[in-house]
Amino acid sequence: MADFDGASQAFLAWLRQSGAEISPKIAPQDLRDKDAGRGVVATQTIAENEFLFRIPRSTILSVENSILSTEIPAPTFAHLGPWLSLILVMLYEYQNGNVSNWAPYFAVLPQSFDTLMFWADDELAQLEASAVLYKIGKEDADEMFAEQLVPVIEEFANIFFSGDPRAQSLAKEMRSSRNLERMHKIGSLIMAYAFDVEPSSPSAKEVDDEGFAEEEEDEALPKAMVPLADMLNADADQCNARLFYEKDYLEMKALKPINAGEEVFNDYGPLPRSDLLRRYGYITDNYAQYDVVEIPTDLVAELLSKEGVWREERLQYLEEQEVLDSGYDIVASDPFTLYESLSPELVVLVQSMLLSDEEFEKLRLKGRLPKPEKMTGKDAEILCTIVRARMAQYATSLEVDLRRLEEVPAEDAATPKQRHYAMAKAVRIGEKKLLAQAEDALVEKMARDGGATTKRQRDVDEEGDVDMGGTGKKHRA
Ligand SMILES: C[S@@+](CC[C@H](N)C(=O)[O-])C[C@H]1O[C@@H](n2cnc3c(N)ncnc32)[C@H](O)[C@@H]1O
Repeated sequence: MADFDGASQAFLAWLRQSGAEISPKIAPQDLRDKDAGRGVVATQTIAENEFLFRIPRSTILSVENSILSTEIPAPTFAHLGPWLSLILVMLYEYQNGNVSNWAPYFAVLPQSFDTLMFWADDELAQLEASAVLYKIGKEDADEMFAEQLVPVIEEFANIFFSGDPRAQSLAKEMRSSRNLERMHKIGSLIMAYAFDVEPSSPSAKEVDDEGFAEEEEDEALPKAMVPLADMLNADADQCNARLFYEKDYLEMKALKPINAGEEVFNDYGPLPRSDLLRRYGYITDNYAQYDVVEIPTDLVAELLSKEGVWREERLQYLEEQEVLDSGYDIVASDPFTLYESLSPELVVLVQSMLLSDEEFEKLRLKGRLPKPEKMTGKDAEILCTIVRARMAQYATSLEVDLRRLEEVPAEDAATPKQRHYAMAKAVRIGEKKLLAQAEDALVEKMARDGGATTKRQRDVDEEGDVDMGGTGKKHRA
């Protein structure tokens, strides 16, 4: 406890010494009893738009501010890209220990992580059929470290390990599993903590003759670690502060009044709980509103083939029309409606496969697609089969999961493993609930529109589009 608070105080002293201004109305707080590490709380009432702190641009931990950027050529960093470049710089600064300008900052950054990258196999298995398992990317990261990052360290070993006569052999050791683990930790730190930092002024971007910034510049903003700004936790719609990018400093301001004792929250984005777990290693119920379950296209193809309605020859057109994807989402909506929640592309894919050759050809010639809001009972029936098959991919049913709710919830879990199990269970329940809601809505739609057995008369409307009935409700997006 003393060490934890001591590190927080030393960090704040270092930050002030580096030129940061920090409002006396906020303070770091030990939130480990809530499994939330450090957070920032208001110690006095804060008004809307009030400044919370200003961090000079020179204090942020970025490629630009690291001495490495003066020694390693810019094209090397450009080749590595923002993420690997920052990993390289952080590895360098971290191994410099107390000599690094950012040593007191490293002392308040975590050493261990709850993100999926670091979960044991039995813990990951608790996520059952969640698509997030395919997004962890450990092997891809390993490959990038081995093939892109380590060769740069080897090439510039004398700079990276400057002054150390063992520089060459130390560079070779970067391929050891211990060092790869360190790279994963830094990579995970960047994923959960780094900001995409807007440049100090428009002129810092590459501008063309007419003064417009290049588009690519906007896309790949450099990543940087912003001390204190990254001490803010987040909780879906509780966000009450935001970072503003000024010329010489980055300023955190209150977006709304914050009462004394309340936590200051940033916004990590509208992430489904699965992604929150993958990137940040925690979840709260407030993020359930962003939950998503993904239906892989392979499953759709398999089921439609079984039904005898998968038409390979239609795929090229659907690809051109940007309907084809590797998977389709069912997202949360409240109250749940098919038109808010079901991926319109999935509906269009199924509709397109169910059209007769003449109907499909008519649309193709006009460069059109079926309208998802005109889903028929038969379309709903096929979609329902897909949703049920997706549900069957989970090892346990929603009912079984809900019956076992007496198990320890994440916030009461005594060990990290129990917490991981509880969080995984909440994620898979969220995904299964979406599937169950989609199934109910599709069954209802089938009952209304004739479903399996009734062959609907398909008309062609005045624009020549195929009219497939339906509710005419406005579709999302
Ligand atoms: C940008 S950091 C925030 C500072 C962090 N709490 C710390 O101690 O360094 C993001 C990490 O904070 C934790 N976190 C953020 N918001 C949280 C919340 N509402 N509940 C629990 N943990 C949270 C997660 O571990 C996440 O990966």
